[in-house]
Amino acid sequence: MYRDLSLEKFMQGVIRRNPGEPEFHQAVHEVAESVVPYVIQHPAYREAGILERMTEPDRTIMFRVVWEDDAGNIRVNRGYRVQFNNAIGPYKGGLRFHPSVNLSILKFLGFEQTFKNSLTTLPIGAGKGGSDFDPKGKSDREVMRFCQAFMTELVHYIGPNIDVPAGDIGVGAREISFLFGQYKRMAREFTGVLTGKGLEYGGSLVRKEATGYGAAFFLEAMLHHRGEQLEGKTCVLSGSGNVALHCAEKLRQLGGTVVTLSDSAGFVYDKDGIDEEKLEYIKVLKGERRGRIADYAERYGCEYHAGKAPWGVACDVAFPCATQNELDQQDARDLVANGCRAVVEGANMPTTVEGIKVLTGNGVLYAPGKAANAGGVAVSGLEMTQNSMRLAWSAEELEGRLKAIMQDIHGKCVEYGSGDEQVDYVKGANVAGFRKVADAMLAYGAV
Ligand SMILES: NC(=O)C1=CN([C@@H]2O[C@H](COP(=O)(O)OP(=O)(O)OC[C@H]3O[C@@H](n4cnc5c(N)ncnc54)[C@H](OP(=O)(O)O)[C@@H]3O)[C@@H](O)[C@H]2O)C=CC1
Ligand SMILES: O=C(O)CCC(=O)C(=O)O
Repeated sequence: MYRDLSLEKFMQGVIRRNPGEPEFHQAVHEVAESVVPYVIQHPAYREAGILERMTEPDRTIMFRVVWEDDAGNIRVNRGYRVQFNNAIGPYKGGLRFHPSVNLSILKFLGFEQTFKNSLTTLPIGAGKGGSDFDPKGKSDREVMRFCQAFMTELVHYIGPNIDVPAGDIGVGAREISFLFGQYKRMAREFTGVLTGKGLEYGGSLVRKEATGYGAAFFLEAMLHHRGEQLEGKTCVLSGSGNVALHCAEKLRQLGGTVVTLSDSAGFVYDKDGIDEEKLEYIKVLKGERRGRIADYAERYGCEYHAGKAPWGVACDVAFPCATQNELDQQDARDLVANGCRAVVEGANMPTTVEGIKVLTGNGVLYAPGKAANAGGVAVSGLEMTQNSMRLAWSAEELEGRLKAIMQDIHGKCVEYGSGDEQVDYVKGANVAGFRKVADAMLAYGAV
């Protein structure tokens, strides 16, 4: 049946079965470009239709979320959980609360998560979920009521050995606390059903830092592989959320200079570098006061560019850490023209297909999100381990494990992505991530 597998035919099938889902098509195409040739060389995968099975979620759950706002109005949102693949462990992946959330976006994220979680070496499957609810501009009590209503339905589908959600865009410590509280109430058990929990109730040290720190460690590994150092490098970052701020923090600790951060309204350019004190200011500004990055420019007297992304700023390394498709072909050309030598994705699929071609075609080192931002879910996996053992590791232990996992992922990218010239990190991450899941699925037989 699958003997005549080709990239073109495979993608035609994916597009036919998933109409109107451009982000999902994009994510699958990026993987299929490197994995289809590998599958063709390995008939066991081809004959068992493994790639076709991996592009179909195990199940997709959609539900109504009804909650009451502070003015007493009844509000209705849509909730989702895409349980993508549990071949190597319980479904695992974040929840995103953002008005743009739809099935295409959650399926692309769940699909990416399959490969990412496999790369971590931990026993975690893949899922993603969320809602088109927008926490921006809502009071804490409104967010609480929404989270409780959301969990009232989700509770039926998750569990510590079934599906373990976590945060993503719009879901941070506040939301995870409300969600966990409601799960505990409804399930009548205290169990590690979410990760990114508060330290007082089963959370792990280093989880909140892990995605950003991990991306910085990944850059360090890429540079070391080429005999270069991170010290002295100028770094341009987008975003000012969980990933961007902790990535900036670790880059600074490793000797880099971070000169930009952004939000959906614009970016700040601080030529002097964003130091520790300034980072603390932004953590409070964004995480507690829920303010805008423009306030930073006012406070520190630096440039603010409304409505723009930071990719025109000269740098050695760029870290897109905000959202999907935020770095396009022209942005990639600007980065190349200004001397950028590496792009490391803190966000999921932030670079467009055309953007990636410009970067790799010009010899820029390009680390895809499924490898570079895997540190977050890796420490989530370690949070699950600690919950199961009912103990808590130290920050040193966890940061050491995180660094080792990122170095291991880098090693796998080199192993599977080495070509004639520089390492093809896309191919390396895709093929290495595919193999483990595919072998588990083969072992289970055709079900
Ligand atoms: N949290 C985690 O552990 C992990 C996250 N990721 C990925 O990293 C990225 C960022 O997530 P995270 O930091 O957790 O999310 P946060 O909600 O903490 O921060 C998101 C940041 O991105 C900005 N942003 C969101 N949407 C847009 C947009 N459409 N255009 C421009 N800027 C935008 C936000 O600005 P504003 O405040 O204006 O909305 C904010 O600064 C996402 O792609 C996520 O999937 C990947 C691995 C793990
Ligand atoms: O920690 C997790 O489970 C989720 C992390 C996540 O959503 C991601 O890696 O994109």
